[in-house]
Amino acid sequence: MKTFDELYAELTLKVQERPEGSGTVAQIDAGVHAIGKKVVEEAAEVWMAAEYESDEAAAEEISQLLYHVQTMMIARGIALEDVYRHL
Ligand SMILES: N=c1c2ncn([C@@H]3O[C@H](COP(=O)(O)OP(=O)(O)OP(=O)(O)O)[C@@H](O)[C@H]3O)c2ncn1[C@@H]1O[C@H](COP(=O)(O)O)[C@@H](O)[C@H]1O
Repeated sequence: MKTFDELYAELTLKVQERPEGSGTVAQIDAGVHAIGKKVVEEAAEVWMAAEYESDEAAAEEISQLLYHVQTMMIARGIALEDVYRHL
């Protein structure tokens, strides 16, 4: 189990170190346009799971959306504080 902040730190490190086989590195390399498509896709899956699936399935889709939002933040160089400032 990890928190939102812990995942962001993990992904930031991955992008710096670029380990072989990292899906995150591949996503960042694919760029903002490709990541944007994943964000929209996962948001739709969250919506469908929340309407028609179990709490567990919805929670899993939400975790995937949070992951892709974080890859977008890292691709754009947006820090957690840049987002939290608006909450
Ligand atoms: N939390 C996640 C995470 N959530 C979602 N995803 C990615 O998002 C995809 C969404 O899953 P779907 O079921 O919608 O799959 P899909 O549409 O068939 O997937 P694709 O064919 O598009 O990959 C997954 O296949 C993963 O590629 C994630 N990829 C990585 N992480 C975590 O990020 C960290 C770094 O991962 P790596 O960079 O891969 O080492 C690790 O802690 C991972 O657990």
